[in-house]
Amino acid sequence: MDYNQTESPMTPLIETTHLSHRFAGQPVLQDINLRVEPGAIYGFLGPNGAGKTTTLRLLLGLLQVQQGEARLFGQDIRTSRLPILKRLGSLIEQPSLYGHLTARENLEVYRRIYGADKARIDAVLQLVDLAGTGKKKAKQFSLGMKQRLSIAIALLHRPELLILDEPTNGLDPNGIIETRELIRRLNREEGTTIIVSSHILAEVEKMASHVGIIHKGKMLFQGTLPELKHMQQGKSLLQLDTSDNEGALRLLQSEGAERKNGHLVLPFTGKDGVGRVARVLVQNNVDVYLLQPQQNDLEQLFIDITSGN
Ligand SMILES: Nc1ncnc2c1ncn2[C@@H]1O[C@H](COP(=O)(O)OP(=O)(O)OP(=O)(O)O)[C@@H](O)[C@H]1O
Repeated sequence: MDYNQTESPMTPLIETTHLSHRFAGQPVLQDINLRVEPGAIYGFLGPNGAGKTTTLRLLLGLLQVQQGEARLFGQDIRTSRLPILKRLGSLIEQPSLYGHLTARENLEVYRRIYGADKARIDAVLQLVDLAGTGKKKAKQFSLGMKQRLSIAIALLHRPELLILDEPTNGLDPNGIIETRELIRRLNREEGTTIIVSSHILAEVEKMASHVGIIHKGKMLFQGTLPELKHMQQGKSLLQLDTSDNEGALRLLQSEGAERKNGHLVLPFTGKDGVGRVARVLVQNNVDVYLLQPQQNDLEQLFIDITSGN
């Protein structure tokens, strides 16, 4: 009996516990507890240098785990690297594409290495929307097409889990949309669980079911996208401009008014709160020029979460 084999339908496909990592003594990951459930599109979000690539490299066994644990499919990457790798596909460093070969020929090369069946080539070409590229050589492909061909290669052996490191980096807006659509399609149609890193929240927001936010090697948030949005709602602000902002600040102190980025703001508590604020100001002869909920989008929340840490 292999006690390393602890998979059940509830087992997360990825689970790290207290994963930490140092480069030359410098901590770059601290106590990362990442959890990716089957069926998820997990957006692994963080500014440049946050530690995303390092985490993904540890998951793939490309870096040796120094501290903590990384389990995929319930198995420890240190002791079960090969069986784990057989079940996942990844795009972390660009695979070598053969520029003088077509998409199909490139796939044929890798199909032989992976031992996948021939019919799979047509299936992945369809999946990544490169079936119509015919005799066109890979070197003539746009960056987005090359990226999709790389993903097609990662899909040849029908992985249950796909690990993508910043797959839209360097792509033009069209390429970004195509890659995003592909990720969603794979998840929907093939049931592939996907972890995709990015430093752009707006992008993650458009495709992820779950989000992990990492900053300076620490996980600052992990949860579903609705949970993240809920957090953002709690942080909504009401922006205010009046004929006497100093006076308004004094009058609304009990409402939590403050100056933020040059604006007068206070916590947005709904319609009743707006009415109350307007009444207080007007009753004290302060003219109201502007009273509006700030478009405090997720991007702002991301900045809030990752600032001051
Ligand atoms: N091989 C290495 N040797 C030393 N330091 C490294 C090495 N690889 C990464 N680092 C450092 O570790 C930190 C995390 O880097 P990492 O590449 O994991 O971040 P990231 O979130 O993927 O950012 P990016 O999007 O810029 O790649 C950075 O400070 C980086 O300089």
